Amino acid sequence: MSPLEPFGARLRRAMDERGPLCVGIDPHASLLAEWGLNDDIAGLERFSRTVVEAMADRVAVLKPQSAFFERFGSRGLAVLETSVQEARAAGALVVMDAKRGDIGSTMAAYAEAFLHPDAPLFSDALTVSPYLGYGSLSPAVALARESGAGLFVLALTSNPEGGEVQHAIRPDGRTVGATMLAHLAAENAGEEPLGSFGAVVGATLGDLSSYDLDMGGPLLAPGIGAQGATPADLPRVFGSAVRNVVPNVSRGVLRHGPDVSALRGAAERFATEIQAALAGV
Ligand SMILES: O=C(O)c1cc(=O)[nH]c(=O)n1[C@@H]1O[C@H](COP(=O)(O)O)[C@@H](O)[C@H]1O
Repeated sequence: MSPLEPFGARLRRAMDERGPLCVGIDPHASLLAEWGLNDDIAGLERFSRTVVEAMADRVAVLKPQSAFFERFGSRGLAVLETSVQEARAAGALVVMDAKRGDIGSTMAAYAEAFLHPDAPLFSDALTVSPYLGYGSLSPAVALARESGAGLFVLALTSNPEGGEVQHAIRPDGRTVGATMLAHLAAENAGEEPLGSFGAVVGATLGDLSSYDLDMGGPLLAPGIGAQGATPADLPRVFGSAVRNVVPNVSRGVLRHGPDVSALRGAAERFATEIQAALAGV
């Protein structure tokens, strides 16, 4: 395997060159309908192709949500493969949002599916769930290191239900979410300019000053737009870690399609607001 430059370094450069915005590729059935497309494989293909065409040459990161493709079975996965490959060829980094989490050899197989350079769905990074225990992710950590890919570990998710697990206090007094961030800080130790092992931390969560978000890696921040957070919330939520934040917007951009220039306009408005919010930090 000839490894890529580590994901963290590639991401930092892309954020510097293109700004930090991550646009989601989330082909909800309702969005397909709003775009005048059928809820079928042709509609899925047109939707994804349009988002890639509109965004991949300008945003730092595209994040396809695997579930919306898996819904269509093997033909949906074929569309996902093409979307990932075309987005990467056009210069975007692809974070595969599949939220995988398993144990041992099964986790290793999930890692092979998304993080091995020869895999049809190879992506620059993968979202993973650590709730079978952080150590269960070690096959994915190892393969990501080998291939130059990255991970985004669900630490403090944007949904209100996440708190019952992630804010739970462990016997050592730390919350479960803080424990995940500490594991990631250890993975990223010494990595410059940015580690490859990121956390998912919702932009919807309000004041997170009790958490140490400076863990040396990127922070994927979903929740802007449809879930109610705004770019102006970012400095308050993330404090000094805000320069490592990759803010994700999915429906907030996608609802402007199918017109390519309208999609680009919406993404530019978010990018400008993000830039303004970060300017004073
Ligand atoms: O891992 C994710 O991307 C994710 C984590 C999280 O805590 N919350 C969250 O909304 N997401 C994803 O981020 C996207 C948010 O979409 P919008 O709410 O439409 O902007 C969806 O693809 C979600 O699955």
